[in-house]
Amino acid sequence: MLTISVPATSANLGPGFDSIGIAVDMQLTLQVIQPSDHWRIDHPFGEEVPNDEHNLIIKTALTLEPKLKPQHLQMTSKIPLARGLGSSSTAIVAGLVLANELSGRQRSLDELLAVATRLEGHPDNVAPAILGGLVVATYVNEQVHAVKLPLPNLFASVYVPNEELLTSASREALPTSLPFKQAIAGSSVANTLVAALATQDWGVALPLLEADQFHERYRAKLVPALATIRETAHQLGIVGTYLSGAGPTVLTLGDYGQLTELQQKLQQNVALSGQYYLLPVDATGVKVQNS
Ligand SMILES: Nc1ncnc2c1ncn2[C@@H]1O[C@H](COP(=O)(O)OP(=O)(O)O)[C@@H](O)[C@H]1O
Ligand SMILES: N[C@@H](CCOP(=O)(O)O)C(=O)O
Repeated sequence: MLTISVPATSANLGPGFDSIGIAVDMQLTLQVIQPSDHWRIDHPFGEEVPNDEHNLIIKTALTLEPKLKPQHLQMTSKIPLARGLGSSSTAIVAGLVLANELSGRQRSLDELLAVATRLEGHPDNVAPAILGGLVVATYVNEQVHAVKLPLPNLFASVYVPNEELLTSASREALPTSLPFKQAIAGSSVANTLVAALATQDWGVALPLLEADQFHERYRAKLVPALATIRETAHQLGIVGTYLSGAGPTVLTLGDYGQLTELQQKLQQNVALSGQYYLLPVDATGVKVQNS
């Protein structure tokens, strides 16, 4: 049986808007049960997500390989939809890898990354979903360049609010242009963050996760939990909190013990009644198993 698993991803890491992302150990798993006379996918998401060829996984597979024979598929996933943990990217990556495997074509991960980025529009979720770990990537003039940085020995405290926020809706809150001075400041923060992540200089990197100039200030009104969690973390001496992807999930990177303490404190706040996860980084990215 063919089994494909794809990790959730947290994009942006503050200043790395549309270009930095990290894979975390929360998986979508797709299994091919058997050939069928029509496409069908069983999944836990109810009516919100189609279970025929309109499903994003199947649609993506057919975009890559239009002549694929229909299959009965089963998907399990702990990754919440429209919460800023890259669920749409995991579906796109799962669909591309499914098409690659079923067709017997041997496309490289780089080729799949190029298609996935074109479909998603930005590489910051699909690149770590495919490659694992911490990835910096750019998509300009339809060219993707992705660099995997050394694996951070950090954990992620993940707060997932109960309400969905579609990435498209959260992008509507963004301005159409930035003042030159603000763009230069944003770029200098992002550049220095990348240097600090590459050299694992956490004393520099963790505060810079909180110094974004590109998107968080415009989205903050949609996600009041961001300011609350950042403030609570600061009271405990913890820095490294940012809006995960387009939100509404709020993520803090850091040491396991400190993050445990943070979550205990956050759980006392009735305004923060969503789900909590304390996750390691996923080092591997998409995995394929044939058994
Ligand atoms: N596993 C999945 N199977 C099918 N469709 C999915 C899956 N995961 C996400 N989607 C689609 O992607 C949408 C969420 O995408 P998006 O707004 O980009 O949020 P996210 O931050 O979770 O990526 C869902 O509402 C659903 O339509
Ligand atoms: N850079 C994008 C990332 C969207 O990630 P998602 O997990 O919310 O889909 C953005 O910030 O819009």
